[in-house]
Order: sequence, then C-alpha cells, then structure tokens
Amino acid sequence: MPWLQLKLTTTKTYADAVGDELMMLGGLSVTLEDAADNPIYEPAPGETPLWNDIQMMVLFDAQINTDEVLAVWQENPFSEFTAHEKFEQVEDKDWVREWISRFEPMKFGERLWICPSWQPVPDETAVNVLLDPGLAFGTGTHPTTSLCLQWLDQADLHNKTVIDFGCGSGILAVAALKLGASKVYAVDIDPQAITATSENAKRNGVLDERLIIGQPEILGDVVVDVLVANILAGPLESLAEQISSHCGSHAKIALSGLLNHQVESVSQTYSTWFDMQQAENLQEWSRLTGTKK
Ligand SMILES: C[S@@+](CC[C@H](N)C(=O)[O-])C[C@H]1O[C@@H](n2cnc3c(N)ncnc32)[C@H](O)[C@@H]1O
Repeated sequence: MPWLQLKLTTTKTYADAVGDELMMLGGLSVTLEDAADNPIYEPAPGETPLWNDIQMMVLFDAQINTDEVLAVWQENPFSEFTAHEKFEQVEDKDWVREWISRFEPMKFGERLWICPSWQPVPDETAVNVLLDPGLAFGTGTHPTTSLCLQWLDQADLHNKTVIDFGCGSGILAVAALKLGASKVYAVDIDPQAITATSENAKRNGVLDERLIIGQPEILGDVVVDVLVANILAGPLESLAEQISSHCGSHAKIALSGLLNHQVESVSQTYSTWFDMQQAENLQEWSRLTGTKK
C-alpha cells in the first residue's frame, strides 16, 4: 500500500512541536534525520533531538489531500519554523513496520496501560487497553492523548456514562469502559476513526451494548456524567454549546488538544456553562477540566 511522506526541514528547538502539530493534522509517524549526516532517528515522546538542523519525514495515509494539508499547515504558527515542505509517495511498507516496532506499552496514572495489540502485556493485573490505531489518531504517545488518559485514570468512572468526542482510534472510549464506565458514546466525523474504534473495542472485549459508536449526530439529546474531547482549540470553541448540552448537572469534562497559549480563550468560552479548573500542561499542550454548573 502506498503512503505519502511529507519532508521538511526544521530546527532542533522546534522539531518536537512541529512533529506534534503534524500528527494533529493526520500524520501517522514522525521520523527525524540530522540534515547534515542522515542517521535515521525517532526520538521517544518528549525526548529532544540531538541536532540543530533537522530533516523531518511525516508519514500520511495516501488518501489525504496534500494541497489541503499544506494549506492548513501554512496557517499553523509553527510553520514559521519549517521550510522546504514537499510531499512524496513512498511504497515502502518498512515505514509501517518500523513505526509498529517502536510502539511500546505505556503506563498512564496508577492503573492504566496502553499496550500494542501485537505484544504481551507487561502487567496482567493492570487495566490494559490493547491498541492498534490503524489509520486513526490515538496511540497514547501524543501529549494530548496522554493528558486525557491520565485524567480518566484518576476519575471515578464507576457506573458513569461517558462521551468520547473525537474518538480517533477509540483509545479513550475503550479505556473509559475498562475503567468502569457503564456506557460510552464514541463519536467522530472521520469514518476511519469509527472503524478503528470498533476494531479496538472488539480487541478489548468491550464491543457490546455499553459502547455506541458513530458520527456526532447519533448523540441526539444524550446527556452524560463525563465528557472527554481531544480535538483542536478551534473545534472545541465552536462545539462548546453542543458539548455543554450533552453534560448533565455536575458532569465532568476534559478538553485536550489545546496549545498552552489557547487555554485562556477556551476556558473563557466554556466558563459560560462550566466551573473551569486550572489547566494541566504537557510540553506545549494543555488539558482543561471543568464541572457543569
Ligand atoms: C486528536 S484526535 C483524538 C483521538 C483520540 N480521542 C485521542 O485522544 O487520541 C481528534 C479526533 O477528533 C476528530 N474530530 C475533529 N473534529 C471533530 C468534530 N467536529 N466532531 C467530532 N470529531 C471530530 C478527528 O477526526 C480525530 O479523530
């Protein structure tokens, strides 16, 4: 299966942020090379690359519209720190194999592990989510997902109803069910996310009447106890009223996918309906939480 690879140059200072931003635009993996020397190197999440001039390759699904991705990228504040953006086709399946071989089990909070579905779980007694993200976003390696997983781990989800708004791979929806939620609605506008969520739910033995998966329209007038949304700041702002309408009195929300400088504006918008708490940060990303008034 062919893939599309976006090649660009950036600097050591911005490589991490640029990679994260491109993953938010649908990138499936980020690989870095020293622009001068070329040893292939994929840093662990949060690890700082070694070189000053970085050649970055970001793998995308072949179905994407490259002009659209480049146009959206030009609007991104971090595009100021990149140059020579160029898409090329790659046939090489080793990309996928290489990325898969680097996806290791990861622990979030006290109880929760996200484990690649093709590897043995490190702790049988933990809450283990077996994951194969397919072409959808959400492996836990991205700080925005990580912030949501940590929040779900410490939340009391026992017998609670939950919405995962923008479910991607279904990582948060499946984790919520495994952490005790009684019902989870996993919604996304991307059909690939709906497929990936069904497959991951099946893999984890939670594809049953407790899990409703579909486009956001399926929510109708559903009202829940907990809502988690890892989308970008723009959609979070425009969805605020709708998100609020699905939250019952004293419902808890977690909003992720915000850059640190976007916290104030999103918090302000949601404070119409929610008592908002102080944001948690991970690298340049933030998670906001609130309680419905
Ligand atoms: C950053 S990914 C998050 C995936 C997963 N929940 C996680 O935490 O890793 C954002 C997801 O939101 C979806 N999305 C974007 N805008 C949306 C909208 N208006 N309504 C529902 N889903 C949306 C995207 O298709 C994508 O799958």
